[in-house]
Amino acid sequence: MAGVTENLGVDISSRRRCVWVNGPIIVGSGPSGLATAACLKEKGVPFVILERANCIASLWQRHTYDRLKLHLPKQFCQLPRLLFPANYPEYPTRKQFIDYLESYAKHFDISPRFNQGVESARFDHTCGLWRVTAGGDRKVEYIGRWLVAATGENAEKVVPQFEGLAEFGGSVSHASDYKSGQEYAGKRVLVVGCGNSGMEVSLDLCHHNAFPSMVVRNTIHVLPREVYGKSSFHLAVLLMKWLPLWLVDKIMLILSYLVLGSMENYGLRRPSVGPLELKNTNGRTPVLDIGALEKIKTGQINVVPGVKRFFPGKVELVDGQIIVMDSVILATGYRSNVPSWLQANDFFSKEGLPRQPFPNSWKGESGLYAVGFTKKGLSGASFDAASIAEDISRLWRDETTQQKRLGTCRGRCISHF
Ligand SMILES: Cc1cc2nc3c(=O)[nH]c(=O)nc-3n(C[C@H](O)[C@H](O)[C@H](O)COP(=O)(O)OP(=O)(O)OC[C@H]3O[C@@H](n4cnc5c(N)ncnc54)[C@H](O)[C@@H]3O)c2cc1C
Ligand SMILES: NC(=O)C1=CN([C@@H]2O[C@H](COP(=O)(O)OP(=O)(O)OC[C@H]3O[C@@H](n4cnc5c(N)ncnc54)[C@H](OP(=O)(O)O)[C@@H]3O)[C@@H](O)[C@H]2O)C=CC1
Ligand SMILES: O=C(O)C(=O)Cc1c[nH]c2ccccc12
Repeated sequence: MAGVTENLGVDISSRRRCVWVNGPIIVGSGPSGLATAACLKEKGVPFVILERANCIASLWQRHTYDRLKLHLPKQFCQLPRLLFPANYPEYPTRKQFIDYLESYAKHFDISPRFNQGVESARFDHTCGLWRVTAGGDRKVEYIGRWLVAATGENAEKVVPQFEGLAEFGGSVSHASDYKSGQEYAGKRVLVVGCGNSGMEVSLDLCHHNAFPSMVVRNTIHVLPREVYGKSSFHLAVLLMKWLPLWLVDKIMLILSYLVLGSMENYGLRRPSVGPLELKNTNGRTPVLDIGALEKIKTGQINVVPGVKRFFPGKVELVDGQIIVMDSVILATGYRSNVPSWLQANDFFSKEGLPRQPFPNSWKGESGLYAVGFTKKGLSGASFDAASIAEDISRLWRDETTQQKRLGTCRGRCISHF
């Protein structure tokens, strides 16, 4: 079930190789692409996965730090059709999650094409096919009936521009390149951003005897990862079966107060909208605290307001304070890169997320699909993957039956290009 026919055509103008794909072209081999591929495999549908990196799950393998653990319990993070090994802890480590993904790919015999960064994908209305250009110096054009965007909500780092940062002089990096606090021992580090990355990087810096100051410019929800030994995420999921969202939010906030105490005294103000409602409407993930709040309370993490500008070796904050710093870590988040490669398409917004919210965000027009853009983490990706495979397998079977009946193969048409 190779699913591809190589060299069927060569585009004379650019001399790029054309590859016919008898099934969907999946862009990205993170958890979303792998989950979709596994569901398709199970249904006997061939596919090709194009991956820009030289490994699967590059976000997890290359851009996460050593001490990272999943922050949702394992049952919310496993992919369809293959459970985590039974001996995995409640919150698997980064290494365990990567091992699981590697064995997942092996189990379903999924072999992505590596170093195939997709630069452009467009629907050719003349022949009703997707034309996807990928690769580095030697471009390849993949042509097929269906396109699955699986490049993720975290495809590119967000790097805000700050006045004077170029003259700062100390090390400046993004949280996606942070591995451990070891190299920061004894250093004053400005961590810009207080999402889960900013909080966990600041905590890790404390563990390595660095002195983090964390920039909090806005309101923020912090929930304990666990309430009296039970995952607060799991608790919220259970409560949502019976209670309206606003009431679940109220309960979560009361429980947070009981477990964490008031945050206001430490420079952390809560938004007026509840944590789950904010996640649903705006995609902002609440911080699931694994110890940073305690370090904030003891002053080991110094909470500071927004950044005004940088000077050599210093930062000026919006309240006028100027503080000396050795290093800056930008924990300023990520964005989708779909708008940079998907041509002329209004299924995705200019931010690169489907305009339709969950659960209707997985299917577009003309054979376009999106997996893992639900703002619902890995469980959202698993949902999309199953829906997409179901839909494509039905269409693929119809098309294959029709081709057999007519004795034609759509792939042949590309030799005319
Ligand atoms: C630090 C961190 C921790 C997280 N922890 C959790 C958690 O505990 N639980 C949870 O549910 N979610 C978590 N998330 C959310 C996260 O989005 C998912 O875990 C998951 O990685 C999403 O999978 P994905 O395949 O959609 O995207 P990704 O994992 O980002 O994979 C996308 C793949 O597409 C490739 N790609 C991108 N652009 C192109 C292109 N143009 N051409 C070809 N390939 C391309 C990338 O190289 C990458 O391999 C976390 C996110 C981060 C950043
Ligand atoms: N253990 C785990 O499982 C972990 C999971 N994650 C997940 O990874 C994803 C990404 O998280 P994260 O990397 O934290 O990104 P987020 O987008 O969640 O957070 C970005 C942070 O940067 C701040 N920020 C952005 N620009 C500026 C600026 N110019 N000045 C000051 N602050 C700024 C934002 O503030 P503002 O709100 O004001 O815009 C926000 O606090 C999330 O889904 C998260 O849950 C991350 C780490 C660990
Ligand atoms: O870790 C993430 O970013 C996730 O998106 C996982 C997630 C999905 N729904 C949530 C609600 C509260 C906290 C995390 C998540």
